[in-house]
Amino acid sequence: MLKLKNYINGELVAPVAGQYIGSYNPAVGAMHALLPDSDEQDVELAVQAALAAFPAWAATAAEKRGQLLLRLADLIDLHLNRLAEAEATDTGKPLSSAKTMDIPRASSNMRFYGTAIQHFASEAHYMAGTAINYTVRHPHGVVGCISPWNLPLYLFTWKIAPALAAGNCVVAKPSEVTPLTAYLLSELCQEAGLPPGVLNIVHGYGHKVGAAMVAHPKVPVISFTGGTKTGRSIAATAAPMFKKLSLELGGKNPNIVFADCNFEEAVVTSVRAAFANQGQICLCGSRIFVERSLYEQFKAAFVEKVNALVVGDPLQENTSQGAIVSEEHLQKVLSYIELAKAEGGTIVAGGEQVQVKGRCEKGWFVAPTVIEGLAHNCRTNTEEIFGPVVTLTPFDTEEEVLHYANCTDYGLSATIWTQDLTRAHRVAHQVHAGIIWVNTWLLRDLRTPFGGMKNSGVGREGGFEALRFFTEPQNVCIKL
Ligand SMILES: NC(=O)C1=CN([C@@H]2O[C@H](COP(=O)(O)OP(=O)(O)OC[C@H]3O[C@@H](n4cnc5c(N)ncnc54)[C@H](O)[C@@H]3O)[C@@H](O)[C@H]2O)C=CC1
Ligand SMILES: O=C(O)/C=C/C=C(\O)C(=O)O
Repeated sequence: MLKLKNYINGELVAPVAGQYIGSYNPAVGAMHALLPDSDEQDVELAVQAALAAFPAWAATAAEKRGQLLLRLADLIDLHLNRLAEAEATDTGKPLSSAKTMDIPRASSNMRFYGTAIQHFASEAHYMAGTAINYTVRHPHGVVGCISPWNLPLYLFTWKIAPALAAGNCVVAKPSEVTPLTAYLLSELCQEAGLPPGVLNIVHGYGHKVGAAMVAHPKVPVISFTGGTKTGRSIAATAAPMFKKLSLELGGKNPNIVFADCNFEEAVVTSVRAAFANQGQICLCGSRIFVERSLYEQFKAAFVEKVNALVVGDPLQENTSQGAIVSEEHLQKVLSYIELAKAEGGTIVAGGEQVQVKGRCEKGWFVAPTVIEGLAHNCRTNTEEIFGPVVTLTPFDTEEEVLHYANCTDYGLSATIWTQDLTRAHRVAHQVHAGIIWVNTWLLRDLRTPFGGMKNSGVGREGGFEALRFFTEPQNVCIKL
């Protein structure tokens, strides 16, 4: 069985304690690899390697650092098939999604920040006749990047690329649930000639490796994507140490459909927004609010399309819905479907576990599920399920739907469907969310600020925001 290693100081090494964790293929419900069950000893080695590498990496010209990221982007593209197969095996997502979404985005992240760093300029402020200020942005030193299982290489690279481009050395921890592509990336880092210690990848549990990174006094910056509960515990450790934090957390995103929408586009994209990656994206539109005059027509078309989604073997071309990432997560998703029924909801599509025939008969699959008849403020409609479950709710007025949209503790993203531009602006500005899409969903421009309000996070990633996060500004004021 494949035995993964940590990547520390440029070498692939076994964990100090010699312990391993099983990694499962959720589509077949069986173990397919072992990953290091690392602990604080491995984190210490990684931090020491990163500290040693930092002075030379920080002194390396931005152009040279950028070139190394561009080389990594090329290598990711070159190994697209192998990486996509690994991602599909680890997550249970359709191979076609891994090939067209996850892995291409990973190379885009590298390419984007390999280039962006060349354009990241210092600010200067002139005080007429008195002084000139210029602001230098220094890398922090060693930064910690902790990423989740839903979009493994996509989100891992989304963090490490700006951190490295800005001149930091990185200790990174992929999710223990989906470690494979980060491991393969460490091999590509060796091939690309990344200097030893610049990037270190420590595999293992969050409560051991992640917690040790967050508590480490020589890691002053943490970038985290994952559940809100975990984000809260990271913040509790980091706050008294005055660490700089970027937290990208959960979402319970409203998808607001007005009667004047482009109907066909609204239906097709709402299905994608609800069920892409089996609903396991923090941006998924998991609460659909439809203007009452359109409600029945929308419901019929939506349910028809949902019933046509193919739940099946991730390796088959026609599969649109793969497996749920783990047995534990499957149970969580199923428990929310039961909760929805107990809260008075009616299942209008799906609503149960699916047994896929053949190779995947022991896999963890859930039918894409649509529920109606729930109160806007019940638990099903306010807690993050993070699975293929969506609710439908009618509304009568703009004021009412804004109340529904804003009634959760989350504030990550929202989509608004209307042909009325004035209404689109008006509603967009009143929804409490960091990312608003009008007549689209998950249309990403990597230059834009990405992140959430309220319990969806702290800070923003993307574009120059991430380069600002991963640098410490220092102002120099010169009297004229
Ligand atoms: N991107 C998102 O918004 C994600 C949201 N979630 C939500 O969170 C729920 C729980 O999923 P989990 O897999 O448990 O996510 P999680 O938040 O525990 O995992 C994310 C990452 O944090 C690490 N981690 C866990 N505990 C840590 C700690 N104490 N200190 C530092 N790092 C730690 C994990 O090992 C993983 O690398 C999901 O059901 C879903 O609702 C989960 C994954 C991604
Ligand atoms: O940057 C993106 O395009 C998507 C990010 C998605 C997440 O952060 C998530 O699902 O956790």
